[in-house]
Amino acid sequence: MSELTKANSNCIVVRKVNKFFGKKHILKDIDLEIPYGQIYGLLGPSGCGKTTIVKIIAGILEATSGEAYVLERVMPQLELMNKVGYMAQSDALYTALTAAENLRFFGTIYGLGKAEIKRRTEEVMALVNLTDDLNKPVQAYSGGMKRRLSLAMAILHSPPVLVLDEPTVGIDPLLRKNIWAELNKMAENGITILVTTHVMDEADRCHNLAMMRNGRLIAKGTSQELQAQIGVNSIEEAFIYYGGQRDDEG
Ligand SMILES: Nc1ncnc2c1ncn2[C@@H]1O[C@H](COP(=O)(O)OP(=O)(O)OP(=O)(O)O)[C@@H](O)[C@H]1O
Repeated sequence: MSELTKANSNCIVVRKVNKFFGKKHILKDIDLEIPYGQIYGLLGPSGCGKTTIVKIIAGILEATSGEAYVLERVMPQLELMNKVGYMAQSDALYTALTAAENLRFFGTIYGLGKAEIKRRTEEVMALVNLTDDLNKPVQAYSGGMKRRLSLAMAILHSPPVLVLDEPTVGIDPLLRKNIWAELNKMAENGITILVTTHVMDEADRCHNLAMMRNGRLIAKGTSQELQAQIGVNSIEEAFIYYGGQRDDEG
């Protein structure tokens, strides 16, 4: 069985992860299990630690204690860098280069051949609706266009795992819909997708969600389950409830 279709196992596992920045305790005993082929959403108020945990999962940051496993290997793992497509919250692009040059550069780093880079460049730029801007320098892109190019770069090498930190900020609703249709297609093909979002209709599109607050995971389940647990009728109300002021933690 391929690593993309392993039954009854998890693609991403986080065990008792804690993270300190100096004396600040940012992540507190995070446990997470994400099965293969799921779109898993991470929600929570600004500053609760979403970016920090996804960076640890993507192998960009190290946990202070605890472990993160991706594809059954402990992170960070140099060999897995090719297998995890990571889209950061701030765009990591060479602005003096064109989009095509950025994609060629990253494609080469990912080990793709010339023909493959060309084929995938056409596919991913069509997906994010940037085909006509392929040869424009990135410094002439708008914020939303840069976001879309960042997403194109994260999926260029068809990684089995995608970690997307607020991927659709600054992207208009129609394109957002197309991107989500593509993420769904990827998940159906066994790709595992972890996404942070503040957009409630996106949260509703995830197979499973985890709610974070103050560095802790305080609730997990489907959108319906999270709503039912507290007797509300929308994920927005659940977000406000779980992200709210209940002072029951340290
Ligand atoms: N390198 C760092 N050094 C010190 N503190 C940091 C560092 N990175 C993040 N933090 C702090 O950790 C906390 C969590 O930040 P993080 O970016 O993970 O939150 P977030 O939930 O992703 O927020 P947002 O939704 O606004 O992106 C914040 O208080 C932030 O200031």
